[in-house]
Amino acid sequence: MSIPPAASKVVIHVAAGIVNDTKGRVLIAKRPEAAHQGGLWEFPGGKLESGESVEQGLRRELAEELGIQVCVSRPLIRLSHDYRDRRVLLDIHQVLDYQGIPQGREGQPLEWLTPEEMDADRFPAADRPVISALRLPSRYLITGAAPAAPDAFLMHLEQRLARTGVPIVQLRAPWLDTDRYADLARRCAALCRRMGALLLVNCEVELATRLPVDGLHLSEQRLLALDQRPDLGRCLIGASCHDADTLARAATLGLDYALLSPVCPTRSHPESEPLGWKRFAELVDPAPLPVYALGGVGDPDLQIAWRHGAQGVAGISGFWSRSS
Ligand SMILES: Nc1nc2c([nH]c(=O)n2[C@@H]2O[C@H](COP(=O)(O)OP(=O)(O)OP(=O)(O)O)[C@@H](O)[C@H]2O)c(=O)[nH]1
Repeated sequence: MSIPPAASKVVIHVAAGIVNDTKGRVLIAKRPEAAHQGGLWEFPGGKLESGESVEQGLRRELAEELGIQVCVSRPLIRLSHDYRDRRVLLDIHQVLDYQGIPQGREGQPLEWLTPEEMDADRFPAADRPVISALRLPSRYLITGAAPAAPDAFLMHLEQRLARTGVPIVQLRAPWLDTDRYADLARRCAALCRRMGALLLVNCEVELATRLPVDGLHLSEQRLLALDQRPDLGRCLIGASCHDADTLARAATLGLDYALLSPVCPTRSHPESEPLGWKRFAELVDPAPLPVYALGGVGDPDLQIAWRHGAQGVAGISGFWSRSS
């Protein structure tokens, strides 16, 4: 039987929910062997019925499958995936409040796992970016201009982490030469570990392999120079993107996230034309990876960012300056 080309396939619109327990673990369910992607584990949910909104479908599916009542949810990530035999559009929502105790009401086995425990090979292929989204926080700090002396820089970083509680930091210091950057990165890594935050470096891939850090952030230029995902073990890898082509490139390389900028006018890049939220959403919608909004945004923009498909907000001015 020949497989129809993707464009002619019906798109199956699915709502699925991220349900947490009090320890922050996520509920997953095993798909029946005979179903599409049978035997794999999924985030509970199912196909929308005609005329249903995503929220309505999510409430109905989680009541039917788990016996819980969803009270509050928010969008986490939206993905389109082509399985050759069908195309699915997954609207994954984070359930923020629910009533009841989840049970496998259709006889499906359930498990609670932390995002770090999830093995992407046990889930349908479309779910890979969902697992990345679960491992990443909503707020992302980028270091900015700071006192030149490393001690003062570290003290500032410690204060910002304590004040904002942001759990992920990108060390951006393009004005430092390689040796100075490497020294600072080692000291920042120790500080971040002590403060319970992840440290990503923004440097050449080769240098990142020699540093004790949690991930690598690629500039757009470094992203475009790569033809495959750098081999950095379990490290997170993300990239700066400014348009649809670079977002597609980041997704093709299997990166864990992208930063898309500038969304709003920003003091750090006054020459750049802002995208605005409408264009941001248009660019994020087809991108199959978590995308942070960057540029003139901070904590107060989190809700609007989620409504426009973002993983969350990233910023220099929003989190690094003393006023934030
Ligand atoms: N619920 C859910 N479906 C997923 C996930 N990932 C993924 O690719 N899918 C796909 O989305 C589609 C969901 O359809 P479904 O068969 O579960 O829908 P349903 O609960 O309404 O079932 P039904 O058709 O038996 O009534 C399937 O093609 C499934 O493979 C996921 O994490 N959760």
